[in-house]
Amino acid sequence: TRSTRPQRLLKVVQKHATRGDPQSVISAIDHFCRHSEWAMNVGDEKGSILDSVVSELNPEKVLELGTYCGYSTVRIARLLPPGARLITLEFNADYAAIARQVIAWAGLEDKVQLVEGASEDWIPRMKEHFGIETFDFVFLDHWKDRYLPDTKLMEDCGLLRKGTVLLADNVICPGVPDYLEYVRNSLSYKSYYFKSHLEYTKAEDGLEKSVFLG
Ligand SMILES: CCNc1ncnc2c1ncn2[C@@H]1O[C@H](/C=C/CNC(=O)c2cc(-c3ccc(F)cc3)cc(O)c2O)[C@@H](O)[C@H]1O
Ligand SMILES: [Mg+2]
Repeated sequence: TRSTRPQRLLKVVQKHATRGDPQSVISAIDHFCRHSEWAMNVGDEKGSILDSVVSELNPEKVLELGTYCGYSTVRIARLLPPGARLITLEFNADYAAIARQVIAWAGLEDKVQLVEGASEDWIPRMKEHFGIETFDFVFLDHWKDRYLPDTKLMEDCGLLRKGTVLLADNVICPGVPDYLEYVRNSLSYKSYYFKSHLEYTKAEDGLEKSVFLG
């Protein structure tokens, strides 16, 4: 039977990227998705904005919702200081298996904990299972109708502290209207829109950076 797109993406990484070189993994995926098969990675243009937000914040504890093939996991983890930890949640077993191999090829497995499971099941267990009190940075890139409920769940679980940064992908395309309305109108957030383009296309998209005010 025909391979899946994530399987073909992993093959491209293993063929064209250098083991232990995260930038070569990122470049291999971007080239494949721009010239061969589009895939829903945050991509190079929005990825540069993600890089600048992470570099400026220098977070110790990071949560990613929706690993997919691990492209943004690699982008974030490559910038983290020694001792920093990234927990990424992915509930599709096939995607999780691909992502583990992409993350390993980049040589970043020591900084990344990929948890195979649903965000709503694991967000409430961050304290007792991972010893995480609060996160410094959260990247939201999973099902778009889950950004808002999961943000409220993180608030209720006390996982956000004064200054925690939420960065949400796809706030224009496919769009997350309920989430945007919430973070832009809530007195608990200061929100900024970074205009960009949908990965590998000319369509408008953007990232929303929301700082939790406590
Ligand atoms: C149930 C909620 N909890 C979850 N917990 C853990 N993992 C989850 C969860 N939801 C979804 N996931 C995983 O996250 C990933 C889902 C991502 C959804 N993303 C999109 O739909 C998306 C879609 C587009 C897009 C844009 C324009 C188009 F024409 C077509 C597609 C672009 C993007 O950048 C996207 O991120 C998958 O790997 C899925 O298995
Ligand atoms: Mg996305």
